[in-house]
Amino acid sequence: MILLKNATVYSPEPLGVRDILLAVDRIVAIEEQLTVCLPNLSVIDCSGKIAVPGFIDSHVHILGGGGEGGFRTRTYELSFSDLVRAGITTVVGCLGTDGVTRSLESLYAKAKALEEEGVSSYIYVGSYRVPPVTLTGSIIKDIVLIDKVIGVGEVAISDHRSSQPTLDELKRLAADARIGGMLSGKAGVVNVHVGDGPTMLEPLTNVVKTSEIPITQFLPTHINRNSKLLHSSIEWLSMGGFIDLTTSIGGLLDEELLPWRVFRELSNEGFEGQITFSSDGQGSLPRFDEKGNFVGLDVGRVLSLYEQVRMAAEHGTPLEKALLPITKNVAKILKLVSKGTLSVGMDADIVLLDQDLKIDTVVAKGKILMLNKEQIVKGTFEAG
Ligand SMILES: CC(C)C[C@H](NC(=O)C[C@H](N)C(=O)O)C(=O)O
Ligand SMILES: [Zn+2]
Ligand SMILES: [Zn+2]
Repeated sequence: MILLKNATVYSPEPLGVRDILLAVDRIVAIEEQLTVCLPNLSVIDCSGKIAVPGFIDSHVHILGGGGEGGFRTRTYELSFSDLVRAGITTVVGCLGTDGVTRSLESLYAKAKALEEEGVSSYIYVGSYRVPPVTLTGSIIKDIVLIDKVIGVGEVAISDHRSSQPTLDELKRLAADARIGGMLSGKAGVVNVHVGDGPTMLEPLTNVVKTSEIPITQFLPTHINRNSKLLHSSIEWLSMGGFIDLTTSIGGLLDEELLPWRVFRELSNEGFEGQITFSSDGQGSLPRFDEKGNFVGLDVGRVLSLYEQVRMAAEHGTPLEKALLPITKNVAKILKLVSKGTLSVGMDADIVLLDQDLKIDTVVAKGKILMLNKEQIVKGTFEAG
């Protein structure tokens, strides 16, 4: 058991200074003062530190991605230590452009590996293309029968690299994901890659407008990739939809598209509950010229996820709001009911921040992975 003493808790709501008791992989108590006399209890003094929910990254190419520039541009897979350093205690893995040399079987195995190393992991079946690749031959069966599968993605629309999916194909895919989720008590969420193409979110709004499928079945991502798309997403938000902002493109963007800034603007319009961030970690960030020729690529970094939250807080967004896109909001849209907030009965996924809001300690499933900035649980092949 672990007793975190005197932590300043943001659940994300601010609770003040609290003691938090963890038993096995759950939070069992959060009180002003806890005295526990039990054998093998480890007590951590968290005075001056801020306890927040472990971070959830809803879109990571855990197996690697890329390939848009040929074989040598296939990116590397994710290392467990990168997740620990990023404070990410829950990760959702996906395939992207390349659904040929990357398989769902390997994606599943990598998710299992990350779970064994110490974090919670899930996957989407599918890749950019429609009809999506699956494990069992059926989206519904994949979601119902395979615990780690929480939905389908990243399904590409409005992109020269997409399969140019029709309205009916998108409807059927979303309907299958929805039913699979319903039958298994999971989200059945469709994580949609929105490209730079002129149709933007229209393919999705058309599905919502011409079917009974609720708008919250979808989590469209990369919405901050260009300002036209960002501005068009106001309609989607006004319809009650969620949008996901990619944090890895921080370096490639002009200021107004940085997730921390977009979140602040949209919060001022009352949408702070409908915004999530994801890193696109280990995904390729390819660049094409106006004729669609590949001209180079960068690789996404999971470290960028919390960086954008910290920037939001540094620029005046209250911490209890700045945390929403990588905790409570993303747990809500992904229906990860035991994650995203610090309260009794929830999973023991906790990050401690120091006074500069830097990541100091990481606890995942009740196990300390990093303590006082020292990683104590290493990845399988990392120096002991
Ligand atoms: C948001 C932009 C900058 C990056 C974005 N990345 C992916 O979609 C993942 C990538 N294609 C892969 O399969 O690894 C993109 O390519 O448009
Ligand atoms: Zn994408
Ligand atoms: Zn991606």
